[in-house]
Amino acid sequence: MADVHFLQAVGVSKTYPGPVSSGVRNINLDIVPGKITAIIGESGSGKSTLLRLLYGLMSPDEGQVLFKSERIWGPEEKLIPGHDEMKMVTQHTDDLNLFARVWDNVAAMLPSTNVKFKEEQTAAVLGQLNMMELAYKRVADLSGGEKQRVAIARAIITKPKVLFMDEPFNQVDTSFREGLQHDIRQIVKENGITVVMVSHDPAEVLSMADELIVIRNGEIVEAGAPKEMYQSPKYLYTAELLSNCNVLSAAEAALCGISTDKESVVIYPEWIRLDSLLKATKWTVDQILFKGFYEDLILENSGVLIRVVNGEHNRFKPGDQIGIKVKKWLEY
Ligand SMILES: Nc1ncnc2c1ncn2[C@@H]1O[C@H](COP(=O)(O)OP(=O)(O)OP(=O)(O)O)[C@@H](O)[C@H]1O
Repeated sequence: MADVHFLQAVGVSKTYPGPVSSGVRNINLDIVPGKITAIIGESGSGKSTLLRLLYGLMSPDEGQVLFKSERIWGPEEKLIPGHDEMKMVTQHTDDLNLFARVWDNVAAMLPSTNVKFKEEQTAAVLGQLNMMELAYKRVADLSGGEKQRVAIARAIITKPKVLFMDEPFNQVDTSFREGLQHDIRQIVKENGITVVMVSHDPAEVLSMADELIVIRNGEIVEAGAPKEMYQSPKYLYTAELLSNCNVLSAAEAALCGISTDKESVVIYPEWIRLDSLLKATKWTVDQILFKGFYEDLILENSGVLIRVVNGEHNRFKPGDQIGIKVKKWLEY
């Protein structure tokens, strides 16, 4: 929790009308200024609803959202919904001017009439996001991922106090994605922008976020630093959100040499050591999934399948018998 309240939700609930309980319930959180906070949760858990409540696009049924101790106004109280010191980028890019150039779309976000200042700022943001080669293209001619990058540049140039990002990179090529994530991290740190983001991509949240908030069925169940949460998630739900992990019953875990009285055992694929010489139980290589610089081996034993990361290509082939040693596991 932050010492000084910056952006805060106090007992916030929002229920949508309908037979099934949906929305968010009793949310209490303190967003740490200058940090990147990522909200993660399964589909329909309430991530976007929470972002919309924090930005003021929606009013809570109960509780309050406060920004620097002042209540955030809801859409019925403001002509233009959303807090003036905040910006939101979503996977939709509807507010771009399709027939104007990228440069003009970005520059238009600055209210200043000082032409030189506008030019300098626009060039700086497009440069920082490696987008100068797109500057003179019409937005209508851009790909979906390029449009998302323009939307991000438009938000960043205004230097908002808080930037909300709801799946902002989902159409951006993998090749650009990592660079873009790094650039955004750099820019927000340099400008002291606080980011609250929602993403389905574990690699993205783990590499970008300083803080993680886990939401399930509209409630916050866990919060903390990415590294610690990845290493020891409080819930199986969190482990499954953060890793493509092996989830085994106690009986299945016994095949890996693990004895437990708990219901489930979680083993991350990188926690399993492979050794053809090990005298441990033999597993059979069922499939080899090529992943580029590493491969995933799917191993089988008595009808149970587990996924293991292997960094040494061509070491094993389907049908090989190998021993495994589990270095670490989690019990739930
Ligand atoms: N306008 C609405 N009217 C009725 N129900 C809604 C509305 N918006 C969202 N919901 C419901 O509220 C729940 C939470 O939705 P929300 O979009 O916040 O989830 P999410 O975690 O962002 O999901 P996803 O990851 O799939 O985008 C879902 O069950 C959804 O169907």
